[in-house]
Amino acid sequence: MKDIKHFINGEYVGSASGKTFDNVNPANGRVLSRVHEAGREEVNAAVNAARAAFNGPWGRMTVDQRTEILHKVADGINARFEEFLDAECQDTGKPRSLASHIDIPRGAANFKVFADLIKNVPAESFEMPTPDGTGALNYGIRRPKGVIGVISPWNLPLLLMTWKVGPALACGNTVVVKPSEETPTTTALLGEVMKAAGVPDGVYNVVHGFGGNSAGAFLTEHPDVDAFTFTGETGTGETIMKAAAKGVRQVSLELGGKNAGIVFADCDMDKAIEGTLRSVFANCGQVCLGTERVYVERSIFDEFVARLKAGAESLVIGPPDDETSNFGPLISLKHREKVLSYYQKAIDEGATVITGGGVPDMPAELAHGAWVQPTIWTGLKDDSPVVTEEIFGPCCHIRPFDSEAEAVQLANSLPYGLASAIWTENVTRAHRVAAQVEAGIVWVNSWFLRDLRTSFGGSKQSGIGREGGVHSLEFYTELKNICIKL
Ligand SMILES: NC(=O)c1ccc[n+]([C@@H]2O[C@H](COP(=O)([O-])OP(=O)(O)OC[C@H]3O[C@@H](n4cnc5c(N)ncnc54)[C@H](O)[C@@H]3O)[C@@H](O)[C@H]2O)c1
Ligand SMILES: O=C/C=C/C=C(\O)C(=O)O
Repeated sequence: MKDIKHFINGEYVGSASGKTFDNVNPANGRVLSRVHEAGREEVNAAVNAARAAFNGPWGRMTVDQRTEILHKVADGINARFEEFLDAECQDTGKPRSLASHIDIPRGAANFKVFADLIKNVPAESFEMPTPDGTGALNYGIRRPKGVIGVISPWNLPLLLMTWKVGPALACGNTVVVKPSEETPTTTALLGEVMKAAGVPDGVYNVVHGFGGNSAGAFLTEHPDVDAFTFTGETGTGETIMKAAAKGVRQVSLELGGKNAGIVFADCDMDKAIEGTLRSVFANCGQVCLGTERVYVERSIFDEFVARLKAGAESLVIGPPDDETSNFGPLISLKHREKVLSYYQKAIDEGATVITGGGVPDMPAELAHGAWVQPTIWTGLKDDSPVVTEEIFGPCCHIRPFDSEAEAVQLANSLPYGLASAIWTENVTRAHRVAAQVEAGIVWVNSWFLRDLRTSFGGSKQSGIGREGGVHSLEFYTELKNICIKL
């Protein structure tokens, strides 16, 4: 049985306590590996290593030297693409077709994009008049923040971890990463790629474990971490924000959502169905940007429901090593219990189950996997927990609306504000509605189209801050203004 160890100061090390936990393949319930659980001792060693590297070789490198190494990291991921793909699919159960097009390519892209950005981002400067007439020149310079705590979730493990580590390192910081306990492998494997690319020891550190009273909490409580970037549930974000407040550390929070799709009668129905199908069911519905509420203009409601039902029922449920599979399991049996509790709640509240609502029959070798049926409901009240709470599974509720104003009011009716998808061929309406929807990211006639130079983040209880492009600089650097009297 392979052990997954911490990566601290350029070496793989076990936990002093000897404590480990199982890493399980959610497609079949089999144990893949034993993962070392970090105690305060390992977290402290990782933070100390990151501090030493920050004050040492990495902090002294030029931007060109750093970016050259980060490009080598990206090349290293691509050179070991199949290893990363196998690891990600075994940890998550997600289809290879998905991970090979999204998760792993973005792992490399997240280093390339920010390495290129940091070399080309301009600094600000202002000339100012002074009473004595000689004037003064102001200019801004950016400096890395220091040691960044990175805490990442299990749904897109490599993508979401590197979405933080890429810009953090490009800006000259060092990191201590705590990946999800559900998906440790690709984060651990990246340590080998970092070392081979010439990243100095201590720049990239990984500690494994859980959240509360484990590695996650030990990291956020560590006084020598300068800032935290977190992706995960809103409740966890609140907890991390409280811990970061001690010592006044900044946080970047990418949190939960209950995203709305808005489908107008003037949409291109083929596009709307294809896009909504992906946004509801991709990654077994475990995408924060996904759609769990669909609002459809009444005149096309029946046709839309029928076509989305047909699309859901055409999904091929199966394990990653079945190349025809495009619908995998949930991340764990524990998460499946949560999702199935909402499936039951929908039935208890009298929903019309258009399709799904339970657990599919799977062959014996997959019987212990976290499988659920893709599910669509109609007929629930707007205040049903199924319609207002994040389920994070392959399901959506569809509701008709009669006016644009009603659709916008419904979309904005929850305390979340992460993402939305609007389907209309009326350009004026598209701009008008997109501007009114309370979300950090709004797609029109598309979903999950990602330009990494754009801002990314949630409003309301879906997050704090924006990452992506130059927006990442605001979090991963300290901006200093220097005023020179002329
Ligand atoms: N906004 C986004 O970009 C985005 C992206 C992906 C997932 N998410 C959200 O993430 C959630 C699913 O991921 P998850 O189940 O891994 O989330 P989670 O909050 O349970 O865990 C996320 C990470 O936080 C750690 N953690 C948990 N409690 C902690 C604590 N007290 N202190 C420190 N660390 C702690 C976990 O170990 C894990 O590594 C969903 O709510 C989803 O919406 C948001
Ligand atoms: O599950 C949430 C997906 C987040 C995706 C990104 O952060 C991204 O595309 O950069």
